[in-house]
Amino acid sequence: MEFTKGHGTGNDFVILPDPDGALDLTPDLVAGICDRRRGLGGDGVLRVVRAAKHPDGVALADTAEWFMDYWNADGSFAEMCGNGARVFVRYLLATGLATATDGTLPVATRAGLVRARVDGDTIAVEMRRPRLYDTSHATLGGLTLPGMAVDVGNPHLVCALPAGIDLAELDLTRAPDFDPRVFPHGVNVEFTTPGGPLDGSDGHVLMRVYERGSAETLSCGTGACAVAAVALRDAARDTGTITVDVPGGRLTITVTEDSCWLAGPAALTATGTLTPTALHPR
Ligand SMILES: N[C@@H](CCC[C@H](N)C(=O)O)C(=O)O
Repeated sequence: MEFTKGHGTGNDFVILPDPDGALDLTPDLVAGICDRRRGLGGDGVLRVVRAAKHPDGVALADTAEWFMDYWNADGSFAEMCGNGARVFVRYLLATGLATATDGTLPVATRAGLVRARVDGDTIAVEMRRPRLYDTSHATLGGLTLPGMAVDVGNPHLVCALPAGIDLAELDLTRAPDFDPRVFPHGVNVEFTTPGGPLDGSDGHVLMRVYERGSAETLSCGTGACAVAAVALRDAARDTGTITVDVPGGRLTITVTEDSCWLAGPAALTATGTLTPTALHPR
């Protein structure tokens, strides 16, 4: 099985080319591949399959040639992965599987069509405008934090830390508890604290994330979009550009009237051959 490894601000993925959808990808196989000691290691898997050849992509096959079949590290599916989409596009361009027409490239995902724009090291993807839909809370250790539920195609809970709690000190080795009535399919939880003023940005936020299906990651693109939407709501603005710093780097989010652009670096780091039968069984 041929693979490529890549990351966007430290959110890392194993990319599996499977143009005709012939690969028998199972939750156990994905979990084995993403195992950081006994597999390749990754926050998730991006299977590269023609939209026409995947049941979840076929409806978009007229608009996008490629479908991003995203899986979390534990073998579960997610509707959307913002950093994954950026790395997916880097892969399509680097391998010549696609070219950007007028600098843009459409990609089919479970959350619908995303449009990518390429500018050197930076890849930006246009996704749906985040929708703030409920208040809820997360509990971490003994700490219960109020938060805002945000739909970015996948579910998020954005929790601002109160003064006196240091973002860097949070223990994210264990999953935060959340209300399953608000998030019946699980949730990605973002913890935030304000960043200092930045020129050319309407806001600056520092974020850490505990991802559904992948535990703490160094970055989450859809999570950063959720955080940006909450920051704009707090500033009584409808649109604007928010800089979100994550442990793996910097993301720039531009929320418009009807969409959301997520921009940042995306890199490919290795290629090789994987021996599925040698992976540790889950
Ligand atoms: N890291 C991703 C989000 C991946 C999916 C998430 N874990 C979920 O289950 O919804 C991103 O960059 O958006």
